[in-house]
Amino acid sequence: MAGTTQRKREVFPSKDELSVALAKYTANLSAKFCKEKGFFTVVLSGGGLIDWLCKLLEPPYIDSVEWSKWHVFWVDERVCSYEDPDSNYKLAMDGFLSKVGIPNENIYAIDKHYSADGDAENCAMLYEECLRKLVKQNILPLCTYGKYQYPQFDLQLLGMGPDGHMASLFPGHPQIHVIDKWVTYITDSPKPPPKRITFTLPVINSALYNLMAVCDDHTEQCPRSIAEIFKHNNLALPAANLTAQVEEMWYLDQAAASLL
Ligand SMILES: O=C1O[C@H](COP(=O)(O)O)[C@@H](O)[C@H](O)[C@H]1O
Repeated sequence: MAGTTQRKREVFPSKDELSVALAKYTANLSAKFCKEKGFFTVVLSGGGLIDWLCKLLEPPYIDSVEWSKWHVFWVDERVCSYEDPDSNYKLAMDGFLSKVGIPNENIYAIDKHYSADGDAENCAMLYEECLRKLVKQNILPLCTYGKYQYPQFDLQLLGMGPDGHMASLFPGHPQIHVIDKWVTYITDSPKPPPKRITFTLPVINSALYNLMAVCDDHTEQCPRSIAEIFKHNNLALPAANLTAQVEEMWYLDQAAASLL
């Protein structure tokens, strides 16, 4: 997969300092893209990330960010109802999106009915269709890789699981190799719940800016995965395959970076 950027990283003494930097990075890019083209396309993940975005809900950002110009997507989603505590949509709505003024029509969630029915294949198909419509409406430009074209987002805010997974691309599972689709699905995820949809790797890597935030909660595996990625570029870990079109930035807390 073509990569155009150098992997960059910053290590923060604590989650709190990482959150401050994450808010600043996101707000700066929001201001840049809103000024340049009138809107900002942002992709969220689930997990700890939503919690770490909390500083955006405080001054100065809560008042200065042009929330009405945001378009929000998910890099992966669990195939379950919107009310299920496993839902990445619910996590982001409850912890972040319901507290800022993003128009409902700019929040692009997984299909409500197929997800409640547990139909991962149709959820993936419909999410890809949604992205294709936004390409036609000039909200998402296309990025060409080899013989395929992929939608291009301004910023993706990503997280990594201790096993090195990103989005719902898991080590040893075939979804990481899918290049002829924008959104694919998994029905046997090693991390519950088993049914999920996920952007494919080339879509993830087509983004202009990719920020990967990793904080470790005293797992032994997370710092080992970070060391595998930064010291050995071990591509068996899906997160090691991350790149971006303008900037690939990793924000690590001290615990996650402890083996570097
Ligand atoms: O299952 C998922 O895991 C990853 C990492 O989450 P974390 O809890 O280790 O922070 C997350 O980025 C992804 O969106 C989510 O579906």
